[in-house]
Amino acid sequence: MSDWEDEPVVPERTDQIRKLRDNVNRDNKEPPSKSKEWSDDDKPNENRQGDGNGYRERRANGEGGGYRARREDGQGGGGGYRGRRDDGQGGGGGYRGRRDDGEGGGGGGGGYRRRMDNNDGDEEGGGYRGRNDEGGRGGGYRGRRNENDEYNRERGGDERRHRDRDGDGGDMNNNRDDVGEEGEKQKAREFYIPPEPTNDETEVFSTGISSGINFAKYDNIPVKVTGENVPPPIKSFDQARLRGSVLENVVKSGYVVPTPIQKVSIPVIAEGRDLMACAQTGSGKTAAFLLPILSNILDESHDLEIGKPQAVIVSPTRELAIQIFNEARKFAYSTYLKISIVYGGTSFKYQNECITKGCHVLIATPGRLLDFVDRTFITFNDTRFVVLDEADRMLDMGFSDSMRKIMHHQTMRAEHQTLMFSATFPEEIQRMAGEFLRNYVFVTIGVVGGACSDVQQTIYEVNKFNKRSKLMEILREGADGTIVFVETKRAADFLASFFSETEFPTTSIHGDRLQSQREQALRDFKNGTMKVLIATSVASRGLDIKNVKHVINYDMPSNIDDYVHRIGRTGRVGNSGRATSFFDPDQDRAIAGDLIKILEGSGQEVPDFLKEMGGGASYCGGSGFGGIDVRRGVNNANPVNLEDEQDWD
Ligand SMILES: Nc1ncnc2c1ncn2[C@@H]1O[C@H](COP(=O)(O)OP(=O)(O)OP(=O)(O)O)[C@@H](O)[C@H]1O
Repeated sequence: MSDWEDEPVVPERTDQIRKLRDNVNRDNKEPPSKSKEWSDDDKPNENRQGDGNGYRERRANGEGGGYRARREDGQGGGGGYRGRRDDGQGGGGGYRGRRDDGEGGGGGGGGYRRRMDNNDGDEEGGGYRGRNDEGGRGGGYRGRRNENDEYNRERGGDERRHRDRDGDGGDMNNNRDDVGEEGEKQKAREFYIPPEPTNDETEVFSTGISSGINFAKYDNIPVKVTGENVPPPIKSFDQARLRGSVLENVVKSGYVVPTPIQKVSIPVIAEGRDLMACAQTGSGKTAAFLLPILSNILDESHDLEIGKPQAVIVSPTRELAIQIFNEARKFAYSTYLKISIVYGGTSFKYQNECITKGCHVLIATPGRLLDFVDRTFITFNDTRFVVLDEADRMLDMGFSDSMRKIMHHQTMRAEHQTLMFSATFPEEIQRMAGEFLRNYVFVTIGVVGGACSDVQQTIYEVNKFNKRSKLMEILREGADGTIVFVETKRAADFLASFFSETEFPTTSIHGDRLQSQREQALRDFKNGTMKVLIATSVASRGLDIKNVKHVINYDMPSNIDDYVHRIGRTGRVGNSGRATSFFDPDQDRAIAGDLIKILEGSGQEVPDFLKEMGGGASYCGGSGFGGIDVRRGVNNANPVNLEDEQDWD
């Protein structure tokens, strides 16, 4: 159940927008109000209905913007701290009912609820859940609606809402109708067209983190490979048989030596094999699949047909999809390959225009992809590669039906390779591997589910009343490049607005922010305009941001996988990183055992208070997370020494 169930959300209407923009401009001219020492325990409802006090992010300009606490506009009677509607649009009031799914695409005011709705995950959560199994009216997705929407009318009205079952705000433009079946107000909407990606070579190649001093240690990571006739690993990119232009782009990216997952995966994919891979955070999985795919498409060029991508890469979250898109553009730089992306929270029409220019490689979030597929704008007739990235995360977010629908789609080309990447290998993923993959190679790099030892982990015992002052104390020692993870969107908004009033420029990312704001927040954090990023689990996986020096778990996550992924935002590709976690014995006792195992497994000190709590761990190293190949009759034995190719036979 979301913590935002009762949050007021208001229709977005142009006159309101105008009025509020005026207010935002006015707000910008005002000096920031003095910070108010709220306790962590402040009740959000009280705050929201407050008297206009509260916090305002300094750059409350609507874009990436800030937290508008002051509600002197008088609209909707809101006021005080307005966590979620931080876009400066629309007033308070309304009732959001059960639309706690982020931008989830459920039926109006009910029906749709994603499984992990309190975890924020990504608003795309739940994916295609047509089942009306959670007591909702309206079922999994709504039919066409909102044809008369003012927003659409302004644009000629041809962009009718169809539906949005992916939970990613995925209908035409994410401007869904505000009013649910009970007249409940829905969440914020926008007509979002993302900025054009750059073609400037320096910028294109500026993404990615330079490898750090511990990069060489990667070769000591235990690698296990199983399957029939596994192609031997490569030792260098020269052995990878990459197309000249792709190899050139690898060099321009500053890659000198492949990482272990790349050494193993590139030849496996190049040989036409299916792959199931589990590898630790920040170890270069993206290039591991992109390089052989792009090379292959260039090598065996097929005519490009509109709406028929030759490779489809599915990613659970929008930000991760954008990142993969940028990486693909980088490795395909100066080739004729067309790379496109479709993801929720943005204009469907705009994305459709992009893909009708043709795309060899399509990166997509599951729900939005299915939206295109169901409307037959995209088919898989020419699809030679399907990548399911972060497959376990997709599962957590309720995308298993979507994955199945994609993989078993009637248009799916019979001859295709499927590549699955997952940090963990739970039973359901094993089942899917058996279902989607054929005679696949199974690779694990490091301890499946284990933390990267390049991250120095510190655990403090802190109760909820002291967390904020402890955070302040830590930030005062150095705030640059800090991601602070919290469990709820409400907490993210609260902390972001609070710290925006301090000396630490702070922004936030979570599933209830508009897509434009999420992207702006990441841009601001990446370019250093904002030193601190407050995030929910939406940012826990896959994000590869330079200069993340410190990850702080203000709230411990409820499961250890999330912990590992969160701290994996730092200490990437051989760089050192630092993670600090606030452990509240009243809240976090259940995770103590798993945490101890993770700390021990990555060579970290276990604090005494945690040792005393101990016990009850479900985590048990590699096999506990399913780090073994479960297929019968498959050689399951030996770890592979990447330096010794003979072991591969
Ligand atoms: N061979 C290489 N040499 C140097 N840097 C590399 C190499 N391969 C990848 N990188 C860089 O390492 C960083 C992490 O890569 P990537 O995001 O693919 O990791 P990942 O395994 O997908 O991580 P996560 O599990 O967190 O999603 C990126 O910045 C990427 O540019």
